[in-house]
Amino acid sequence: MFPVETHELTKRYGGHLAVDRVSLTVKSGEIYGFLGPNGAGKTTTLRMLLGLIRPTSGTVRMLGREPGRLAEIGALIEGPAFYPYLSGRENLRVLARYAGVPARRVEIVLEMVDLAERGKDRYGTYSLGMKQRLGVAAALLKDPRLLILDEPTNGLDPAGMADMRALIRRLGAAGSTVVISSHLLGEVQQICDRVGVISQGRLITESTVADLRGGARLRVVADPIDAAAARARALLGDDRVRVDGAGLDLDVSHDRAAWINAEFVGAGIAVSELGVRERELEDVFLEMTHVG
Ligand SMILES: Nc1ncnc2c1ncn2[C@@H]1O[C@H](COP(=O)(O)OP(=O)(O)OP(=O)(O)O)[C@@H](O)[C@H]1O
Repeated sequence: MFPVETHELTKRYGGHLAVDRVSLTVKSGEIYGFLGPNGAGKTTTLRMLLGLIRPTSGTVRMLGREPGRLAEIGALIEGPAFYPYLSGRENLRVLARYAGVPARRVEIVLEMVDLAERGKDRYGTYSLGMKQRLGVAAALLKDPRLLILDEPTNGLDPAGMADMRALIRRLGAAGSTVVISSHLLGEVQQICDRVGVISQGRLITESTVADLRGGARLRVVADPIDAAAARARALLGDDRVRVDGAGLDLDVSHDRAAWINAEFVGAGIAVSELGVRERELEDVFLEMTHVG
């Protein structure tokens, strides 16, 4: 059983298809990034996962069950409503009481989100990053196995983002399954095990960050470049060699670098640079979500 499983999940608003036959799977214990540009359908999908809106068609299984108000699932979606004149701690206590959670759990979650020191301060005085972390604390009150966070870093400054990233990593390390949505690739690249990429309502791909990048490639700067390209094509095949300026991009594992070097030198080609070149997720993402 997977913590999250959807099959052909679809949501239509009038004539507009906001989510189009999305089938995704989140595995136990992973941090899953749900990635896509604004308006791609992330929030709509997450709302269906949580049972906040009904799918037009398709199915959702959350921890093996129908979506709904499950105690094992914590969520931060569209900013929680806190009272500005109450402290962070008092706000959590109100929520804890409603949820039937003992007050001592409030102290634990404040600690988890690094707000224990500021728990006595009014919510209204919190920075956006602190507000978001308090939102995560609220989602953690029931000690959920699965946490769903909609754009948890949205609007945060770099320090606030780093704090949120650290928090999500800690949650992942503690064994929680976490789904975060984001339109920021850098964020997802740094903390997620796997990603699902959504564009215009459709899930374009689902894979590990490493696979999405297509693995590392070798970058070789050699002279003469034409001879180097010909040699590389003979060794690797045409489709694994690309000439880029004074260098070659070779679609070959980096542990073959010494072999390539020896082959080039043997053929009288001077190699002045040999290194690993990683494709940035950003490039991959732009390629995939490019509309045209
Ligand atoms: N209640 C609604 N009624 C009509 N259209 C809606 C409704 N909610 C969302 N949409 C539309 O569905 C599409 C997907 O919206 P959604 O909010 O899920 O995207 P998103 O990926 O979460 O983007 P963002 O990051 O901007 O929130 C958008 O075109 C949006 O305008």
